Amino acid sequence: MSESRYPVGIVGGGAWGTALASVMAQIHPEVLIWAREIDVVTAINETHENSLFLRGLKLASNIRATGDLAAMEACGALLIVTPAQHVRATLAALPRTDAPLLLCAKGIEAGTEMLMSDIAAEVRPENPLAVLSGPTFAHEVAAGKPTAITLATANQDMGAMLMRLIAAPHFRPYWSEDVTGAEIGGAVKNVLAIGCGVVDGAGLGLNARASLIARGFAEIQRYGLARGARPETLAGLSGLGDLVLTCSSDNSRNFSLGRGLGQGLSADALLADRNTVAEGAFTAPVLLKSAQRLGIEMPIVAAVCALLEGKAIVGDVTAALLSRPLKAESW
Ligand SMILES: NC(=O)c1ccc[n+]([C@@H]2O[C@H](COP(=O)([O-])OP(=O)(O)OC[C@H]3O[C@@H](n4cnc5c(N)ncnc54)[C@H](O)[C@@H]3O)[C@@H](O)[C@H]2O)c1
Ligand SMILES: O=P(O)(O)OC[C@H](O)CO
Repeated sequence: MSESRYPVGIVGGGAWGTALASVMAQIHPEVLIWAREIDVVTAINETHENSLFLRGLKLASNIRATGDLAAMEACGALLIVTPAQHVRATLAALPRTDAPLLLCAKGIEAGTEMLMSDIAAEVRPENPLAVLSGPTFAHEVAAGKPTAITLATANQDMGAMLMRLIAAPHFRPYWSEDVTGAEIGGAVKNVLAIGCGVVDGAGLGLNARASLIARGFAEIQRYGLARGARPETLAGLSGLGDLVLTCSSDNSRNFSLGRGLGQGLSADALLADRNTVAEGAFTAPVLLKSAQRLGIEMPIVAAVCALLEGKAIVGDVTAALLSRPLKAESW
């Protein structure tokens, strides 16, 4: 990694990019963040806040914001924190750099079924790649609450170097060489979190939620193994850990979208009403298509898709899930 003015740069000024900037500002002299919205750039530089995406947080004055992607050339490593469906275009627009790219979006690209690391390998073959994923609500990380996260990269030396670069007193990365596993856990749990929100919104009870988490985890395992993930990664922070977090709290945008669906509202209405991203809504259809192509059964994911598309109501999908053929409990 070359000597740079900013050891770490953040590409994406949403809630997660801002929270990560906040952690990095505790351990590095200066942090540069690129935001798409000029109002966000101005607010970070002038009033040290990002009230559009992370309200109530005073940001450190050593965080500088820019609206110019070319400025990210001055960063030694780049955390890529745009929503998954915009990662390709953002990576393509980055200036030429040899900086390692830490991919932080959780999703699968519509149309291509590609994971973020597949996209980055295609668009930025010259850059070392890593994935950062785990149970990390942005507002908690920004507030300094203890957090552990998976940093996945195939090369162990690169993993050790990147862990040293981002580890902070309350922010503890664990290295994994299983990039695919780390990405699949993070992408699929968003869809299952919508399902858990539906259970909550429709008042189906805590037994149903626990069953959805456990059988949803079986779907993560089936799909992950088919794509080459390791079972232990899927059972780790970036898989089971994040599944439990997002399936348990209305703080999750995916869970709260599901809760609205469970209350009988339409996905279109719910999504039109927010400026924040619920990645599961974009991942669900491409995930189902990918699973069908691979011959993997994902009935809970299929149920979430049907609800998102308005093709079924909660009572129908619940009855369909409960009346599937009886079978042994396994993956
Ligand atoms: N918020 C969290 O707690 C959290 C934690 C871990 C991972 N993530 C992941 O981080 C990613 C970013 O989520 P977030 O919570 O920071 O977003 P957010 O919902 O807070 O904000 C939306 C973001 O989308 C960006 N955006 C909208 N249109 C865009 C475009 N055309 N090109 C590039 N960017 C565009 C906006 O500028 C903004 O940064 C997601 O994949 C999410 O799953 C979020
Ligand atoms: O608010 P959500 O549902 O996007 O979840 C945020 C993070 O992914 C939690 O780890």
